[in-house]
Amino acid sequence: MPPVVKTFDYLVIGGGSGGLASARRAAEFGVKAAIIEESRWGGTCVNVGCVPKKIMFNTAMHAEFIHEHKEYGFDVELKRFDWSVVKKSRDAYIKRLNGIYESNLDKSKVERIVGHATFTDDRCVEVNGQKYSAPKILIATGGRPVFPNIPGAEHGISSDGFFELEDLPKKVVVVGAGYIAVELAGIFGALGADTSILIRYDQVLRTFDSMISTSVTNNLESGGVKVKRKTQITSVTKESDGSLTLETTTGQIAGVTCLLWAIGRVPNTDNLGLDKVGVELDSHKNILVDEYQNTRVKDIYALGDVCGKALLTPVAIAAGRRLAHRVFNNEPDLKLDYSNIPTVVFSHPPVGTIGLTEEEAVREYGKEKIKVYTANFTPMYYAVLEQKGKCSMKLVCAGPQEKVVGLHIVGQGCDEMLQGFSVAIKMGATKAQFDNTVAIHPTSSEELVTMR
Ligand SMILES: Cc1cc2nc3c(=O)[nH]c(=O)nc-3n(C[C@H](O)[C@H](O)[C@H](O)COP(=O)(O)OP(=O)(O)OC[C@H]3O[C@@H](n4cnc5c(N)ncnc54)[C@H](O)[C@@H]3O)c2cc1C
Ligand SMILES: NC(=O)C1=CN([C@@H]2O[C@H](COP(=O)(O)OP(=O)(O)OC[C@H]3O[C@@H](n4cnc5c(N)ncnc54)[C@H](OP(=O)(O)O)[C@@H]3O)[C@@H](O)[C@H]2O)C=CC1
Ligand SMILES: N[C@@H](CCC(=O)N[C@@H](CSSC[C@H](NC(=O)CC[C@H](N)C(=O)O)C(=O)NCC(=O)O)C(=O)NCC(=O)O)C(=O)O
Repeated sequence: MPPVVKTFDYLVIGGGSGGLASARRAAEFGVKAAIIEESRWGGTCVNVGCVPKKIMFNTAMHAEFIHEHKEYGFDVELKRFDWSVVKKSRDAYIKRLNGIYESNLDKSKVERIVGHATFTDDRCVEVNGQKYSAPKILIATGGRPVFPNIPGAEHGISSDGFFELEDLPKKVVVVGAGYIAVELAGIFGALGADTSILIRYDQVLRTFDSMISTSVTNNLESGGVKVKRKTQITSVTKESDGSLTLETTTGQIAGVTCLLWAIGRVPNTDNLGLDKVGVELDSHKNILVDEYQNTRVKDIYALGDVCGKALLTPVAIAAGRRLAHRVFNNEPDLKLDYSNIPTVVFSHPPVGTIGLTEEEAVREYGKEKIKVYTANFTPMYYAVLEQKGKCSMKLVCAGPQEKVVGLHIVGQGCDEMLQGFSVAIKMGATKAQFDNTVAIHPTSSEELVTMR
């Protein structure tokens, strides 16, 4: 007979980026921790997010490079692309990662509990009829994709479905204007699918600096993706041949073989019994937390996507580790600073961004206190190519010291360029300090320290 209630020091709900990182760090401090997961270990990032997405981004990069091999003197021709080859090895890699996460938990002596967790009236957590309790509980249940409420929406897939596709679809429509829509439309387009992206306004990534939204929208178009502006789908019909017909506010689109919704995500806060313990939600059902990841209930914490702020793996990991230090290692002031979080969109070419957009900086400091530096150039990679790619960069500086409060870059290699610059920005670097750094030539990143 199992005990009526099994007790731990720390109970974590959700075996994704934030939950895993927090449970394992807590265990390092000698805490008896357990983690509950209802699906695959690793959560969104490992199974249906960053990791398989990056593999598909890399796949698309190969397609792009192959087109350019000839002008670099290689006698190479793209004969055929077989999606199933990379799908198979990608799935195998992720399965391996699932196993690595299991064994990492075992090595850290974090107990693994498999099943759906719900709170009970007596502040326990129930999984498959067994009750667990702990003085400290973390909710890190992440989120899931949204489907719109229109007739036939169920004939489309979400990013989760993208990772189940067995073949490259012939005619794709991606709906949305955020990270996922831009990244997946770019991958489909680069791999040769007839791809359209349907957006509600004029540009994608509207909340980014205007230089970024303009460049990425243009790059999608020059990469062969059709950008259908001010367009919304009103209904979807599945035809007898399996194809989809979309009625939209700007006309009909027929013969679609893959419709992908990428219109945002919602937190996993339903079916958790949060009302039984009094954990409060905001109007979007995100868990309300303070800057220390405390919910409104003492000793119940929440972090990562379920809180709806900066939905990024390193954010969930960093918040989870800091929480473990604060609660279990007597570091009472430790918390994640949510300002100046660097982020990359794996578009083609990629975007890197940190800090304030020019528009935000003007609002915050006033136009007269802002100085903006820009560069727009053709990276040397394209020197011998007929079709030239561009790289655009912007530094947003504030005050008499010209503190760099925003850095926005889009172009080949910008994904790998951002991390180092984000250290400087986090340290409060000024434009003069950027300029005082000797450039590395010939690289795209040298432009960031030679701007005038
Ligand atoms: C397509 C895509 C691409 C992305 N690419 C990037 C990227 O390149 N870089 C980046 O930084 N971020 C990226 N993200 C975002 C990143 O994946 C998330 O921010 C991150 O996974 C959030 O971690 P988390 O711990 O909050 O939640 P999750 O990783 O979602 O983990 C939550 C876990 O909780 C489990 N769970 C939920 N409810 C229960 C319950 N009641 N009982 C038991 N278990 C439960 C879920 O099964 C899940 O495994 C991407 C996301 C998507 C969808
Ligand atoms: N590289 C990375 O780090 C990645 C990170 N992520 C994370 O996951 C989060 C979720 O990604 P994603 O799902 O793309 O969500 P986002 O919130 O980034 O973007 C969704 C966009 O879709 C548009 N939209 C919303 N509703 C509708 C609708 N009904 N019809 C058409 N368009 C609509 C909106 O743009 P508009 O208002 O302009 O119409 C909205 O900004 C991201 O915010 C990011 O934090 C995801 C992928 C990659
Ligand atoms: N930055 C490297 C990543 C290398 C890496 O971390 N690979 C992982 C897969 S991404 S696994 C997805 C994600 N990892 C990360 O975000 C990397 C974490 C960074 N190194 C850190 O310590 O913060 C995550 O959700 N982490 C939660 C956690 O670890 O607690 C791996 O192979 N792991 C096997 C192993 O370690 O043996 C790259 O992009 O190549």
